[in-house]
Amino acid sequence: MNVSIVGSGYVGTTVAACLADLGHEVVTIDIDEDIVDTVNDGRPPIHEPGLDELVAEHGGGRLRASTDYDEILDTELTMLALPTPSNDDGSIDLQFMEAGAASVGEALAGAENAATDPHLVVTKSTVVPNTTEDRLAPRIADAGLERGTDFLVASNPEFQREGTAVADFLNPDKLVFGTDDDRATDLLHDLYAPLREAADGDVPVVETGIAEAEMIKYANNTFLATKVSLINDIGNICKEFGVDAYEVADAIGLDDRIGEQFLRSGVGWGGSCFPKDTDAIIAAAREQGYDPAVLSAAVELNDAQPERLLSLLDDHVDVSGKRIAVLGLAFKPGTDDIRNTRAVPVIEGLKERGAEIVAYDPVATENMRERYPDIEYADSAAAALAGASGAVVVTDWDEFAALDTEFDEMADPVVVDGRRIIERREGITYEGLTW
Ligand SMILES: NC(=O)C1=CN([C@@H]2O[C@H](COP(=O)(O)OP(=O)(O)OC[C@H]3O[C@@H](n4cnc5c(N)ncnc54)[C@H](O)[C@@H]3O)[C@@H](O)[C@H]2O)C=CC1
Ligand SMILES: O=C(O)[C@H]1O[C@H](OP(=O)(O)OP(=O)(O)OC[C@H]2O[C@@H](n3ccc(=O)[nH]c3=O)[C@H](O)[C@@H]2O)[C@H](O)[C@@H](O)[C@@H]1O
Repeated sequence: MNVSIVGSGYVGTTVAACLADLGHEVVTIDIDEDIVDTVNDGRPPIHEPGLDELVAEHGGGRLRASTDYDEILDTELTMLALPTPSNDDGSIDLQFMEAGAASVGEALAGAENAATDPHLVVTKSTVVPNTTEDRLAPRIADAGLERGTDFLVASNPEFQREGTAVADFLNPDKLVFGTDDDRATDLLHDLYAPLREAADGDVPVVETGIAEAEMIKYANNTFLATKVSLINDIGNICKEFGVDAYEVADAIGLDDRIGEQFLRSGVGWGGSCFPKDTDAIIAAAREQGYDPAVLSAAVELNDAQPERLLSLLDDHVDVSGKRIAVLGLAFKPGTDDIRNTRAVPVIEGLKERGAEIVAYDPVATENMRERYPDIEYADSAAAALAGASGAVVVTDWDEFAALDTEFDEMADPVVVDGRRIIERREGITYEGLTW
């Protein structure tokens, strides 16, 4: 199939490269010329394991990039993989989606065969229920197009994670096709047929309505975020009783109804999606007159975990004027992404306390340096620990598990672990956040 994807960021580029690898002809459309040049040169615009190889193999060939929306005219369907950030009040900001939908409509309106060949426009981005219906389809139609004749719309949310995006896309737990027209459903089946054939096991397809598909994405993300907040709540209780929350989590995870994943308690969830998506669906629900109590509590608990980490440090060290090491800056291991990382509230809390911060991360240092140019950055965990009067662990990078004699170089070996990655050992004062 010939496919176009508007937005060549984390999702757009990963999906495009994987679809090209599965045999489709794919073009991404982005307003950023540097991104377009990078993809055409065979390099990915983002850091994601496995993506380099795919873009190197297909970039400039079955995978092309362009700034020209007219490229969609040679394709059967267009996915919108544009940003859906938050407004100041947490509600979803749809300006990029509406601009992209309008540009797609204008391009289609210029096509000679537009009236005879309905073009499918698929919402890939995460948007609150009814966005495709109420906000995007009308923008496409604004160009003088008729829905059903000139274009169709659908929702096909994406569940990939950063750090494992390629593997997640190629072997998804499910595909969700939200449509209101059999022609749209058929096109989505054609698009994913090679993926389902190549996948390791059966990939279930959920055929549903457009708004249901949009809501499934929020239910998925907020359920997982709330699961982590719940295990953090349970973990905080465990800590009060001197009980090991990880032993408790391992045991309850054996119950199939609970499941073993997303039970790692600690300093909380961050990233580009859990925080913004939770805020967006809470805001959207409130606009409808419903206040989601559990989701609000999940956010509140998540916001409080970094301060709990710091108060454990306070129990052992008066950090004012002291050198304190922050180990890990990325929102999770395997990425240089610092969007909504828990490291930010931790750094803020240390600054408020007057600590001298020395931070270390294997890949996210440069991103954090842009945000906090005034703190010290070490080249290794060992260098960060040397002379420090305390250390906090924010990201569970594997290399932190191997730290050992490096702690002997600390001025005062107090370690507060927000991710259970450091082994308790002789010679250090160790506090786990929930164990
Ligand atoms: N990052 C992730 O792992 C996941 C993200 N999502 C959702 O996917 C959507 C996209 O997220 P990301 O890929 O992370 O965003 P991103 O910010 O990495 O990429 C968006 C791209 O769109 C481009 N763009 C902006 N306006 C444009 C326009 N009018 N026309 C053409 N291009 C334009 C930007 O230059 C950028 O390259 C969001 O709704 C997000 O919630 C869903 C699943 C996973
Ligand atoms: O919509 C999205 O963008 C994506 O959001 C998450 O993916 P991602 O944010 O990349 O990373 P996760 O692995 O889900 O981790 C999110 C946060 O939760 C934290 N977490 C996760 C699991 C856990 O047990 N404990 C825990 O604290 C991580 O440290 C991280 O800060 C979802 O897992 C994806 O399915 C979804 O597509």
